Amino acid sequence: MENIRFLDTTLRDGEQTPGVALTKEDKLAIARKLDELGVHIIEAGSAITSEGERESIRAIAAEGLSADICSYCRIMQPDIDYALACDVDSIHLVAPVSDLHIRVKLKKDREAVMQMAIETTEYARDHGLIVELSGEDASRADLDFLKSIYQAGIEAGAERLCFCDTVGMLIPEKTEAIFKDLAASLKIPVSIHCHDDFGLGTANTVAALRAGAGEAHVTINGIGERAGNTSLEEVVMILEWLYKYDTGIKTTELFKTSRLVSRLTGIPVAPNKSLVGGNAFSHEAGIHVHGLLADTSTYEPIRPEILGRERKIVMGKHAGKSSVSLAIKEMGYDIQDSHLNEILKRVKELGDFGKHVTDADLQSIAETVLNIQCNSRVKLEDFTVVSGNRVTPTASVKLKVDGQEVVQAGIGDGPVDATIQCIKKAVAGVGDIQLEEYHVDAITGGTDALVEVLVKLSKDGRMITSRGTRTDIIMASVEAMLNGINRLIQAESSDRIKE
Ligand SMILES: CC(=O)SCCNC(=O)CCNC(=O)[C@H](O)C(C)(C)COP(=O)(O)OP(=O)(O)OC[C@H]1O[C@@H](n2cnc3c(N)ncnc32)[C@H](O)[C@@H]1OP(=O)(O)O
Ligand SMILES: CC(=O)C(=O)O
Repeated sequence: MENIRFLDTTLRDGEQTPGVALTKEDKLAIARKLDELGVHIIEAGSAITSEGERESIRAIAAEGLSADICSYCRIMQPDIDYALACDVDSIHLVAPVSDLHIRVKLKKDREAVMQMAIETTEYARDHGLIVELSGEDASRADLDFLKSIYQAGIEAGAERLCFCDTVGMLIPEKTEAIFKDLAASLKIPVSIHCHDDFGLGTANTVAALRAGAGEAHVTINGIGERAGNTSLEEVVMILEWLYKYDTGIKTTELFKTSRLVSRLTGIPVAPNKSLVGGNAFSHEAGIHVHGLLADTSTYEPIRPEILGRERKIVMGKHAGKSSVSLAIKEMGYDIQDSHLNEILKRVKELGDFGKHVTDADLQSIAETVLNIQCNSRVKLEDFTVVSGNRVTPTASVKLKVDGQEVVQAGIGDGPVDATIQCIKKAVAGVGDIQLEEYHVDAITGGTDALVEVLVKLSKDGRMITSRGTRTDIIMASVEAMLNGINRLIQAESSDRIKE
């Protein structure tokens, strides 16, 4: 493997994920981050799609990024004219190559497609564009026809070629054989563009790169049409760590990029997604935490910092003494073995009831067992929320903070958001408390279900999770927030006392 390049298509194929539509500002933010990561080519969109899409592509092309900015085009002159109007560096010029696509979709024959591919390649080259000529549905195409279209493309001026496994039908062995054949037959290396319909996108991409592909088409978090595309983070980390190949990608920015794309597209990352999933560096099992304390490589293939992440130890029914003792010590308490056994027993009891064990739960258990008093500095007096289809959700909250009454009102994206904004404003005097995560679960079915709200709050680098459980989602949110805020400020005071 040498000189591997990455074409990131988060902004084109990734945006084709059903339900995703990015604004110009969203696309610019993602493009800047991809450039910071060090991807070589950013496929910024399909210029033919709409005026808004063209404005976004134009804005990205005008950013002066190091990456080559590319637009998807069909083998049609209007698509190329629109790409030219966006001032892109290159086009991903896509010719359907399987007989299925040629006959059923285009209602043409191989000769016509060959002619269209040649003419549009020449047209784009004559207008100063770099052309990546791509075979759509190449994995179901006749390989000889595919090679002849690539050859004609090279003669017409294409500088890059691409093989699309459009509906994810490749397997690694077949990929390897095809790419060895292409490498032996063509003067320039072919790129690989895979879809994940059978979960083989990454495996096929890596197989192609090892067999001579020069460029991988990828997306952040593997988003894309249907089951998605090959994910950038997986290919990069596999090449770096399992094949010892230096990709040049800034891996410490991968996690932040993943979260940025998830937030802007509204597509959550599965907790168990490799490398960037919420649980990829979280540990609950006592045997694992015990091992990690001796050497993190016992239960982690790489250090989380390599991806710009942190390790998380989670409490629950699988916890052991090592993890409980670590968490309690981090909370600033000194404990003896007898206390530790009792705390662990209570943690497991909570777990057996099917409960998440939050930091606040653990702290409260520890305080009970160690017989420590916890005084809530922030107490709820009352709150009011107004919401409906014709009003802006508005909330007012009255709290007692260190015995002083504080009243705040505010608006939000919904009643819960409005209430949380008020609480944050009301406690601003005790410090800058950030809401990092908010999850809600209905514990029982029905509209009168018990609702569990889990929040993750941070203050000055310290993070805490807490829970509120009520039948009313707003009350559960208020409870989780106030519980967490009190625990955070109490943990800070314990630190001060220790110092
Ligand atoms: C595998 C992939 O990811 S391909 C990329 C998919 N991306 C997109 O579809 C981008 C967004 N698409 C759009 O905005 C619209 O579909 C447009 C503007 C491209 C076309 O819109 P319309 O003119 O209304 O056509 P429509 O969407 O109904 O059909 C697609 C047309 O493109 C043709 N076509 C499809 N792929 C190609 C191709 N690679 N080269 C040439 N023509 C193509 C189809 O045969 C069809 O032609 P027809 O209208 O003459 O039958
Ligand atoms: C072009 C493209 O995105 C595909 O064939 O999957």
